[in-house]
Amino acid sequence: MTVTIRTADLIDSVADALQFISYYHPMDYIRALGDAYRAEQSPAAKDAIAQILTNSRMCAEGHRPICQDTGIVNVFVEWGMDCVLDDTSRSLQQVVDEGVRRAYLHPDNKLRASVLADPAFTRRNTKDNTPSVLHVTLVPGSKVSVDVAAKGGGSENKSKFKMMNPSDSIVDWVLEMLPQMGAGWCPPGMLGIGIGGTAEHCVLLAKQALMEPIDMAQLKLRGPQNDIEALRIEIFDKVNALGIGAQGLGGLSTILDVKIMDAPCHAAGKPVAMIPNCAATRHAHFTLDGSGPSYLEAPKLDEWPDVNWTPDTAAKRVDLDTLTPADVQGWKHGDRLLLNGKMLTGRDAAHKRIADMLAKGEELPVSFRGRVIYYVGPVDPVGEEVVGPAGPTTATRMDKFMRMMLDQGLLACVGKAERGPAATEAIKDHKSAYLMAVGGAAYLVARAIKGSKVVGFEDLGMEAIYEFEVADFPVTVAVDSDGANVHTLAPLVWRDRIAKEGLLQPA
Ligand SMILES: O=C(O)C[C@H](O)C(=O)O
Repeated sequence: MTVTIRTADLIDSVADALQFISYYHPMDYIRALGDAYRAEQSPAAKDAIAQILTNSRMCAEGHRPICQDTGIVNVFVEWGMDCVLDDTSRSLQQVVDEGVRRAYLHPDNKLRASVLADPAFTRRNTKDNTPSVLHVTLVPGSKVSVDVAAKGGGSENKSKFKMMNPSDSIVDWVLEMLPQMGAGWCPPGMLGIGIGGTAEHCVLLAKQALMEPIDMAQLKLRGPQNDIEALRIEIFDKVNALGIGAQGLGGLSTILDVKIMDAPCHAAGKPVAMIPNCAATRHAHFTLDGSGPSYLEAPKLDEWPDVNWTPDTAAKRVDLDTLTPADVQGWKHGDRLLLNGKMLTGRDAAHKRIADMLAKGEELPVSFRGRVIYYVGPVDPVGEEVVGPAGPTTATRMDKFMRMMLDQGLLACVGKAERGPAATEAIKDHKSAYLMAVGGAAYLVARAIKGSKVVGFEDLGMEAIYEFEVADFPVTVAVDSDGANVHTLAPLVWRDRIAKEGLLQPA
């Protein structure tokens, strides 16, 4: 019997799911992160997890995005072959994208448009976050089953793929990749691993694996029942033993689960792909059977762990409006600071344009002399907000511009994740500093932003240069003026402690 699926129902369901996942973490993630918080012994990592948990609850209450990066939409559809759409004038891609458009332009909870067309050249923002990345499989049956995810750019950037030789070790490869992935993927999160198939199939399996719920604690409790489950546990324990920790600050929880999907492959090889999912884990599942749209049920707020992060009262207050090079040189790696006053913003597109303008001898729209820059692309404000969620973006991508910006007189910068050797060297040479805010705590962090105006490159949208006025904006000194780098030092300390003291996340 043919089942008619109304196009309007599919659009409504996609839009509802995307709004839902923008502010509700999946409860399996919150439970696992709560366990990780209780087990964590590294103070810096515990503080980062506390910020992520507090932020998550605030977003659930306020219906605002858990991260300023509201992702690129991935949709997996299993279309039952008894089903037909009532309106055949649009492709399924167009119908799904209409749901994406409605979700991202929702006036009460506007999400960030992060998708750029013409990626190799003009990189034009499509302004409504379309198109989505759609995968469709035809299956027997009379239902349409949909997985919707909004995947953050920082974690997607750390995806890895290798055509292995049949005898190569998957565990060795994962352990080689993890330290190279740094903290830009905002751990603690999940690893999705695809094994087998062909090159493109393997990567798809890794992404699909991330749609599964976190159940490592249950798996460990009952014990593995097949080789894949044993491999998941082995990778989970060995990755966490690396000591990378939340936000790369050193600690016990780097990953909360490992999900593996496999498919038969050619005798000549063993394709392997790995895609991490960040702290802003966002995915939901719904089915349509012709009876109407599917709306997801809100979780109960009392299911969040009772963690209420507040700024560290022992942290040093910094006045950005009177900041001097001597002040910056007084900061030591690991110091907690609360920033007050005005700072500029800028991320990938602004840095590229600054470099192009300087090369042509053109005057910049704003002077960076004596200023601090925050690497961020905020969500637009709604209602009374000054700015929407505005957590840090990955500073590592700005490494290639670090010396150029310091030559402009920049005093310090704020972002997330590690800095590479060249940027660390430039920071040391200029007696500057790199400060780290927590990725995945964007709504919480935005509470510290009291004023916001665009001061340059307005056409770049969220990538424009803003001037933020902040009050007690929480950061940690991640690279100090001597070049001491927290992201290099701390994981080594925790790897050692885990090995010597047998510490491990208890999942
Ligand atoms: O785009 C952003 O705001 C952040 C990005 O997801 C990142 O993690 O670097």
